[in-house]
Amino acid sequence: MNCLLRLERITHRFGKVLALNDLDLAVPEGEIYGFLGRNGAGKTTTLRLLMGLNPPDAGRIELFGEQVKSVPVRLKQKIGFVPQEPHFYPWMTARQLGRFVGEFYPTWDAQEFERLLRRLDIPTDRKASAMSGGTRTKLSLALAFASRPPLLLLDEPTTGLDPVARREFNDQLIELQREQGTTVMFSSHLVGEVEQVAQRVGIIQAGSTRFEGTVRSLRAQVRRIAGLAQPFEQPGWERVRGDVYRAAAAAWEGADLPPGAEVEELGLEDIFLAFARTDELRAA
Ligand SMILES: Nc1ncnc2c1ncn2[C@@H]1O[C@H](COP(=O)(O)OP(=O)(O)OP(=O)(O)O)[C@@H](O)[C@H]1O
Repeated sequence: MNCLLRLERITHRFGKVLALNDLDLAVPEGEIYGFLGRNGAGKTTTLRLLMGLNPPDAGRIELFGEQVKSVPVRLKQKIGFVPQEPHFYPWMTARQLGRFVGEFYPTWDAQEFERLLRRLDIPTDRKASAMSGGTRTKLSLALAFASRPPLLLLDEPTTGLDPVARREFNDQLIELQREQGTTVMFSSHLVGEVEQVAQRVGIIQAGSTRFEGTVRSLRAQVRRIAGLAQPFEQPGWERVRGDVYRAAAAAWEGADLPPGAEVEELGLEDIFLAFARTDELRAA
């Protein structure tokens, strides 16, 4: 697996808050990587680190095959970013914003930007202040893809969009990613959308990676006990019935299945809940 980005044992503190705690992740080239975590798990801190805004306290960053302590400007120019809430100069139109942003990127493709505006149905001469939230988010995507970045980071880009606009945005992201062959890291706390867009997921919890792999391999590893032929009392398997999440998490921990157990696959949402529940139990 050829990875465009690798983080190893990254630690980042804000004063006493340990935001990233030995975080490891690897993003394969040319794929969409879903970066999934609850509020406060450390997603934004990780993405800001990749934008060169939060240099890590410890750990190793490998980006585009280079090992760096923090991300220098020449590498930042190869990274596109779509934030949670785009901030544009409100008096600028989409076209003016294109000219403005284009100045920062040596690889800016003005023709591609015009094509993206048409493709995403963004009015070229309307001021940003008069655009809907959905249009502003699409404009952010057009601005990011117009510099043809090899790596695109999106930080919970669909927050605030209704389900139709969210689906439309994600479909357009998938199409553009395929056209340009971009490597994408897409952060979200919405399991359904990560399942829709990503081939590979990283689940981050309290600043550490809890799981990383394909959606398929995650499903194969974490299962729910649907039925049991006989009672089963062993560590990690207390209350198999009536407490699905503890059972699912026990399956994840690699425990052998009890004799006669019937298993069923879980959706990504249940797996995510299972991880959250197990970690709460461990912390209690
Ligand atoms: N500037 C800061 N000062 C102090 N603590 C911070 C700062 N930024 C983030 N944190 C803390 O670091 C941890 C990780 O926050 P982060 O914003 O990276 O999480 P997140 O996964 O992006 O959450 P969300 O989904 O809510 O955006 C949290 O405990 C947060 O309170």
